[in-house]
Amino acid sequence: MKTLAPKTGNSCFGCGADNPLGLKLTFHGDPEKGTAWTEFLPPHFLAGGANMMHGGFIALLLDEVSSKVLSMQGKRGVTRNLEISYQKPVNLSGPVRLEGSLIRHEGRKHFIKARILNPGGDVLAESEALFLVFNTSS
Ligand SMILES: CCCCCCCCCCCC(=O)SCCNC(=O)CCNC(=O)[C@H](O)C(C)(C)COP(=O)(O)OP(=O)(O)OC[C@H]1O[C@@H](n2cnc3c(N)ncnc32)[C@H](O)[C@@H]1OP(=O)(O)O
Repeated sequence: MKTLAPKTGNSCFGCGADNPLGLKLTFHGDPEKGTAWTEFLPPHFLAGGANMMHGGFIALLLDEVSSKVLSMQGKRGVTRNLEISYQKPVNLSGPVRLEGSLIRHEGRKHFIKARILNPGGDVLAESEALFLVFNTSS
C-alpha cells in the first residue's frame, strides 16, 4: 500500500498543495495491483445545479484518480481519451469515494477505469481512459 499526499510546489487542482482553490486530495493505492483510491467530502463550489456536483468536476475527479493509478507506479503521463458514464447524481451532502484501476497497457498506452461511489456503495459515475505515459519502455 502506498500513499500520495499533496506536495509543496505542485499546483494541481486535484492533488497539489499549492493551489489555493484546489481540493488537496490524498490518494492511496497498490502499485502492484494498479489501483488508486481516495475518499473526501466534496466542497459546495463543485456544484452544478441544486445539490448536485457539476458534470465537469465529475470528469475531473475521474481523470484525477485515473492519473493516480499511474503515479502510484512511478509513471508520468497525460490523458489522451476519457469516456464517462454519468449514472446517478453526485450528491454534495456526503462523502464520495474515488477508485481507479489499470485495465491493461500496451507500451506507452495505459487503459484505466475509474468510478465514483457514494457511502452506500452505489456507482454514481464511471469512466474508461487512455493515458499516454512518457517514462516507460515496457
Ligand atoms: C510530462 C508529464 C506530465 C505529467 C503531468 C501529469 C498531470 C496529470 C493530470 C491528470 C491527467 C490530465 O488531465 S492530463 C491533461 C489533459 N491531457 C492533455 O492535455 C493531453 C493532450 N494531448 C496530447 O498532448 C497528445 O495527444 C498526447 C501526448 C497524449 C498523444 O500524442 P501522440 O503521441 O501524437 O499520439 P496520438 O496520435 O494522439 O495517439 C496516441 C495513440 O493512442 C491511440 N488512441 C487514441 N484514441 C484512442 C482510443 N479511444 N482507443 C484506443 N486507442 C486510441 C492512437 O491510435 C495512437 O496509437 P499509436 O498510433 O501510438 O499506436
